[in-house]
Amino acid sequence: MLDVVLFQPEIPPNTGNIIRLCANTGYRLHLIEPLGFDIDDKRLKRAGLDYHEFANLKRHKSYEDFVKNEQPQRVYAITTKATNYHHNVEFKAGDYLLFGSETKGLPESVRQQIPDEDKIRIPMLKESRSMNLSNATAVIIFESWRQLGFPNAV
Ligand SMILES: C[S@@+](CC[C@H](N)C(=O)[O-])C[C@H]1O[C@@H](n2cnc3c(N)ncnc32)[C@H](O)[C@@H]1O
Repeated sequence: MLDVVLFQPEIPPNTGNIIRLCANTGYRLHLIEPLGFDIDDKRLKRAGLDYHEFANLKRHKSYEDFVKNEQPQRVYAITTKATNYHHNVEFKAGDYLLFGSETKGLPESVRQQIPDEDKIRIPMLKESRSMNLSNATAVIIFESWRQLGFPNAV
């Protein structure tokens, strides 16, 4: 399985949807603090989450703490500031998929730690600025899960 990492997410329903999606697919979820909401926020719970869906969720105080705690071999930065398309990447179990916050995206200080070939974008029409965070996460989760052959899916 792969790991999803949300950098300082701000909007509870987006994180709620992503918690559910990770529980649906067996992906683990990491939240990099500070969060723009309390983890007990009603708006997050409104995604219809069950207690067990929080089981695969870890929080980290900063991006540096995340790297120290997880020691990831490969982190893909999912960013509109990339030139490679997501479907040209060969995802592998153990990869980490890093997404930026809803208003600020991924800061330059984080992007510069990731090689350009590991920065990927989802195609959009020229005049588009960005997709919704939870939609972008769903696209990347399902492309990577498809490439692995949908392990454990029924
Ligand atoms: C609403 S977007 C952030 C917009 C922010 N103003 C920016 O310029 O990055 C939230 C996150 O969704 C992901 N995202 C949205 N659309 C994307 C796309 N077309 N390609 C890659 N990532 C995308 C990125 O991880 C982004 O940081």
